[in-house]
Amino acid sequence: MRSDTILSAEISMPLINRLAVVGVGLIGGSFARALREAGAVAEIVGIDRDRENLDRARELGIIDRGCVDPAEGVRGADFVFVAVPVCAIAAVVALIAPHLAPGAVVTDGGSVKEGVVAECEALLPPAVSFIGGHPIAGTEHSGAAASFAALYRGKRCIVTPTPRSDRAALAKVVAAWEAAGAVVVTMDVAKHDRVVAAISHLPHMVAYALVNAVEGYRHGGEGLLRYSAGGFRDFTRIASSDPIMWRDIALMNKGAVLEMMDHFAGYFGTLRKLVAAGDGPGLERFFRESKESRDAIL
Ligand SMILES: NC(=O)c1ccc[n+]([C@@H]2O[C@H](COP(=O)([O-])OP(=O)(O)OC[C@H]3O[C@@H](n4cnc5c(N)ncnc54)[C@H](O)[C@@H]3O)[C@@H](O)[C@H]2O)c1
Ligand SMILES: O=C(O)C(=O)C[C@]1(C(=O)O)C=C[C@@H](O)C=C1
Repeated sequence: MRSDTILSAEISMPLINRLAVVGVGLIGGSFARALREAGAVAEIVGIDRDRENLDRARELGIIDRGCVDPAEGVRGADFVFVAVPVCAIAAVVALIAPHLAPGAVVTDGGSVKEGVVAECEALLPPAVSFIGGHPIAGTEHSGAAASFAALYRGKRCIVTPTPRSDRAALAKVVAAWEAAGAVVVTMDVAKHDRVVAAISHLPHMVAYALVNAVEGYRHGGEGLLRYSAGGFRDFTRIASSDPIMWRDIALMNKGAVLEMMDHFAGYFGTLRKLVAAGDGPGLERFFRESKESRDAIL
């Protein structure tokens, strides 16, 4: 989205006086680093249930101070970024809701939006706004030490306003992501969940299943994975991602993920038939179509 029109009149610098980041991992830590680097924030408080991770975030200068208690950590914050696994987001928002300053803006970085946004909007008092967000950027690594300021640079961030969204809060969230270097697009929550089921959740399901399938295959002898080279490693990098994060995504986006898995199974079935039939022209057509589509996104 070109958000200049929303932003021009309403945003002054620093954009955020006190940023509270709940979950100072890859996504929360990178957001904090990027905003600090952009000069868009005066003070950053990190909140995380993992004390060692908080200490590391402090040592690395990602946060100014750390706190394990979310209620205490968000006091006085004008902007709260919740970056915990998706099934934990609403529980965090419920905990912090009574302690937020009037006018505070709460947003998240979760990979699923429809359920999260509906729950969080309902939990907050009228003087506090929730705006859902999701940066389409990441790595297979977790924790504060894995975060880096450039993670969002030039990457899309999907922001999902609803009819209940406050215009000024939306503008502030858009401005924060732009300060972090992201290209913001807005999308309806349900569309978001279907889009990411296709371009992110399905590939992770396939990668996790592929690694287990090859590891569990016994006809070529045990430990086949040690022979893997570029193809297998490139394809399955994302199967090294955090199991808790992906458990939660599969649970929260069940409908769209199942739809995509079934859709994929249809294509895999077609390919299987072509292999079984020894259909050379059919196989070539199948691979050519795929190569053309893949080449076009490079
Ligand atoms: N990793 C990615 O590539 C990626 C990309 C985009 C969005 N996301 C989303 O961002 C969110 C965070 O993912 P991440 O990769 O930064 O994970 P992460 O594991 O690197 O960081 C999450 C942090 O949250 C803390 N935490 C977990 N539950 C908590 C709770 N209830 N209260 C307080 N702290 C808690 C953990 O200790 C951890 O430090 C998830 O919702 C994920 O779906 C991840
Ligand atoms: O590059 C990676 O490691 C990622 O998996 C990042 C990735 C994805 O592209 O699927 C993973 C989950 C997100 O919600 C957004 C981005």
